[in-house]
Amino acid sequence: MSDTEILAGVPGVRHLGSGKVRELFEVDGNLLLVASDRMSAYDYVLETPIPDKGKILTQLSLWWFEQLADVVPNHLVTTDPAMFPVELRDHKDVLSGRSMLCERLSMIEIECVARGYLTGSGLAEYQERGTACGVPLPAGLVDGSRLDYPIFTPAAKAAVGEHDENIDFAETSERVGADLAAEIRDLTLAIYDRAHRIAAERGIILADTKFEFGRRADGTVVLADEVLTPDSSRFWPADQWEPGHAQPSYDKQYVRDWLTSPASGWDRHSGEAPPPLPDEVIERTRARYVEAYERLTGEAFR
Ligand SMILES: Nc1ncnc(-c2cnn(Cc3cccc(F)c3)c2)c1Cl
Repeated sequence: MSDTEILAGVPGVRHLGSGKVRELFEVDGNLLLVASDRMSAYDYVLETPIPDKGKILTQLSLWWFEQLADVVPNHLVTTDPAMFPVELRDHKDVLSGRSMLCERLSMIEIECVARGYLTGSGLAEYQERGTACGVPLPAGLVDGSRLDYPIFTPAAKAAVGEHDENIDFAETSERVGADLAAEIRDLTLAIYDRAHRIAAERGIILADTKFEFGRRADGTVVLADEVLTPDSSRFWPADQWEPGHAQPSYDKQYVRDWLTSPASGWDRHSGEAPPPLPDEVIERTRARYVEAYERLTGEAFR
């Protein structure tokens, strides 16, 4: 039985939605975000789970919420199952460590992306037009180039499995209003600056990241969703940073290398789903998530 089936069968718990690797439930007016051990690569959700991935990434979000508490309020209510509504407490195995009870916000339907380095969809637009989300950039930049200053590159949310559509600041203002657009831009860049600095001190480059914000009834803008995890951000090992080609992903590189090697027998352009991962790739990938957690937080994962 999957987490969703277990939890959706609990009285008072309503399944609201699924992300690629996460589930969202409503519980007594709050929200429960449950991070699964699923991993996505090349736009596929792999059939082989990575043990503890959901717990590691949830614990990392919690740590970042603490580091950022003086920069922006967040939506966290609690992660302690003992504080969860009584009907959830005996699902500790499903919930322990990889669920957050959050206040229900009115979400701002903009993916707030900050980029300190040029890669991915930002690089693609740059190579075509010399801009990123309409922001003109200097000539001569390559894959992995560090930008003179971080930029806000908002996107309109896409349906699950689709790619978000990059929009410029004018379109963002059209959608949410000029004042709120300026507020989420400034918050996005302030959070990125702080997080980039913290990660760099620990030998990790935070190349880019995606935030989601919501608003309370009183209008306060609150940092929501997961934050600064390898699923919402690009983390690169600083000692391997070399502009001019795709940088190794801190967490996904073993999976990408195996899937694109002859050993997997898979052709990523075939339209077929990837094969299951061998145990050694699973374990090494789990170890990378643990290592990222321990390097960033300075705490042992347990
Ligand atoms: N605090 C909040 N208040 C209202 N809505 C949300 C909210 C809605 N959607 N998402 C993204 C998502 C979609 C699928 C599964 C997930 F776990 C998360 C987050 C939040 Cl975090």
